[in-house]
Amino acid sequence: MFLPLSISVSGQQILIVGGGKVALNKVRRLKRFVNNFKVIAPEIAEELKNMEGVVCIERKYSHKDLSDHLLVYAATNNHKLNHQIQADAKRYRCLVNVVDDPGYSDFVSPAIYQMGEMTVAVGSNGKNVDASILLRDKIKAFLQHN
Ligand SMILES: C[C@@]1(CC(=O)O)C2=NC(=C\c3[nH]c(c(CCC(=O)O)c3CC(=O)O)Cc3[nH]c(c(CC(=O)O)c3CCC(=O)O)/C=C3\N/C(=C\2)[C@@H](CCC(=O)O)[C@]3(C)CC(=O)O)/[C@H]1CCC(=O)O
Ligand SMILES: NC(=O)c1ccc[n+]([C@@H]2O[C@H](COP(=O)([O-])OP(=O)(O)OC[C@H]3O[C@@H](n4cnc5c(N)ncnc54)[C@H](O)[C@@H]3O)[C@@H](O)[C@H]2O)c1
Repeated sequence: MFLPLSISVSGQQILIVGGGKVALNKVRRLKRFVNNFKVIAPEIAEELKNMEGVVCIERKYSHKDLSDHLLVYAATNNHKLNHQIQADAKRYRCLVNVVDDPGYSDFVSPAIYQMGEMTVAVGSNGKNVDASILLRDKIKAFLQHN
């Protein structure tokens, strides 16, 4: 089970291991709330390299990269490595989202609609992201027309 929480990210740097399509999409959405990221991967998407607030390091992951990060996204295309990152994170007291294995994640992200200080966040306990997006879009349309 996942507990819906709102976590303070003031002064935090978010670590993303992997710099491909999924990493880029995660950073784009997270940018609504945070503007301090470190991306580590041998190959990093050009768009990520050009983003303000994103420090890019072009090399393979090492467990030491986890140091001083509360939130980590294991977003490589290597399933085994993504699991290893989650296991390493126990020692460093980080929370990890494993992008290809919700059941192995410490946290998952809801589908969000923001209106100023108000946030609508829809989740499916990590089970059905399409249903979360659909319900978020319905709520958004309702709120925009009422
Ligand atoms: C809501 C949102 C928030 C966010 O990510 O910030 C989010 N996914 C978004 C987008 C998105 N997700 C996917 C595509 C590609 C679609 C395609 O290609 O067709 C896109 C589109 C895109 O990226 O643009 C596919 C996908 N997603 C997951 C898997 C793995 C799996 O289910 O096993 C696969 C299949 C991989 C595969 O099979 O290859 C897993 C997760 N995705 C979740 C959240 C968590 C569940 C939340 C819940 O409880 O419902 C969870 C469990 C973990 C997590 O990632 O936190 C964001 C909404 C954007 C918006 O706001 O509109
Ligand atoms: N959670 C989600 O929303 C979601 C959505 C779609 C796909 N996925 C899953 O996400 C995974 C990644 O997909 P993608 O499209 O971003 O892949 P991609 O091929 O575009 O990118 C993979 C990245 O992993 C990096 N990488 C590989 N080995 C590494 C290492 N040792 N250390 C650090 N980085 C390393 C590569 O350099 C590259 O930057 C896939 O397994 C896919 O199934 C998740």
